[in-house]
Amino acid sequence: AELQAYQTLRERVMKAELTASLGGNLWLSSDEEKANSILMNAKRAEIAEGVKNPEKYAPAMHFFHGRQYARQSEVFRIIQKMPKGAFLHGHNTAMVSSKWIIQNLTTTNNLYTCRDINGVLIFTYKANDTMCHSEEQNVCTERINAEDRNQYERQLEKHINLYTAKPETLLVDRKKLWQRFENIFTTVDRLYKYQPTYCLYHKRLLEELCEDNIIYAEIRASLSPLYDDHNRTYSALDVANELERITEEFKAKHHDFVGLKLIYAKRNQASEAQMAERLKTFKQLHAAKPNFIIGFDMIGNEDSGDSISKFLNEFSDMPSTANFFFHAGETNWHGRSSWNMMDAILLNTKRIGHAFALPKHPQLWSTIKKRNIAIEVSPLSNQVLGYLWDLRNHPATFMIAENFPIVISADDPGVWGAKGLSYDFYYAFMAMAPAEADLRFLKQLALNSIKYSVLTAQERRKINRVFQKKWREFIANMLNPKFN
Ligand SMILES: O=c1[nH]cnc2c1ncn2[C@@H]1O[C@H](CO)[C@@H](O)[C@H]1O
Repeated sequence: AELQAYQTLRERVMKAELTASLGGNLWLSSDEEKANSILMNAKRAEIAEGVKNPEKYAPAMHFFHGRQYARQSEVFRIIQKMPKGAFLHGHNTAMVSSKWIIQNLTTTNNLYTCRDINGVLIFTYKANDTMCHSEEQNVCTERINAEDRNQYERQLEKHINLYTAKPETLLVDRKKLWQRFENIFTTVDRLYKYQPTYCLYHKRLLEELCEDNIIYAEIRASLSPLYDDHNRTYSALDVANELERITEEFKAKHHDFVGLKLIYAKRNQASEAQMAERLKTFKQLHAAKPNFIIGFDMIGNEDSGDSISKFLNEFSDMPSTANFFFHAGETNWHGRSSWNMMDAILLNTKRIGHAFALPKHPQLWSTIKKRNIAIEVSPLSNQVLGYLWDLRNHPATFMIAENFPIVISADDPGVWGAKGLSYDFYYAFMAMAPAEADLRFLKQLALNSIKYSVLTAQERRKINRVFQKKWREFIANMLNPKFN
């Protein structure tokens, strides 16, 4: 009898934890329950297999080692088909698959490569580009002359993807890793600043979102000037207009796509005067397009960049209709850059990018919950950029257990061979959530992404309607034996 009481208590504790965790008190319909058992059978089988063969268990591996196994996973395939709602933390220039870029954006005959002063490969459309410190090579000619066209393209792709077969070597020097990461943006800078290429790139960006069952996105973009063949330069507002036009054209063809909005994102290394200038530009952009350019953020390595607190003056008079979406606490430090989370909150940020250091700052927890400040968690980004090795140790395990307002995002999926949100959702579900977490957890993540989006009442009605429809289809498909 004593043993039985012990067992009862045990079960009660476990159940209490699961109920208090993210998605724990979501109610499932009977069809959803049936779909849930299919999902959970796959999940349990995968975990059991992983315990036997940990060397093939993706959730406990670095993504570069694990992704081949993730792709074969039944759970992953279900997640791919699942409607995931909104993509809320991504950098436009790093969101499209590197492979697609090489195959589709480097085939025009006026494209060249060269090396810049640091030896970084640069794409350029200009003959005698002043950035070049080596001879320019015509990409088309090189491709034709290559013995193996695929091999040539794989070689090019290496310059815009962080992949390495030995990711452990990246962790030795995180500063160097960030340098490699930033070099990618240098490599593609001039390629994307050519207006026709910029447009093709962003069309593809929307397609990749749709292919991953995402219906809405808020992306970070710097809106740097573009150029074209007619000597026209595009101002930040012109660039925003291009993006808006591309989005509208896309929506006309994809009726279920709800939209795209922009967060104006600028480097976190600047003088106060430079930052004041950026805020001024932001305010003009926001005044011109209040429902499209919705907020401001700072980007770049937080540990080496300037802190939010350096710019308190500059950040002091945000228009009431605009929001901050600060990156903060993307660091392994306790103190130093992790205080950015405090400043982001004091400045009334709408959401926080990463907040990787959040468990270290108990004073911030209650405010985040009370004010519903969503944390944008990007598991694979944190792993690939070297903040941790094993995603089962991700600090968001704490946020999940405590049901913090979190969303899962993907940051820069194109740069590490992910696509959309599915890989990050898979790792969140398999590595970060409790083993017992089920469809409620995944559905709650999708619902959170919608809840913490910045939408008008009308847009909100549409996104709810589309999401519910897609969710019903997803469940019906799962229960249909032909689903595979
Ligand atoms: O995780 C991140 N934290 C901070 N900045 C980032 C992250 N991912 C990308 N970028 C920044 O976005 C720019 C491209 O638009 C990159 O130059 C990089 O600095």
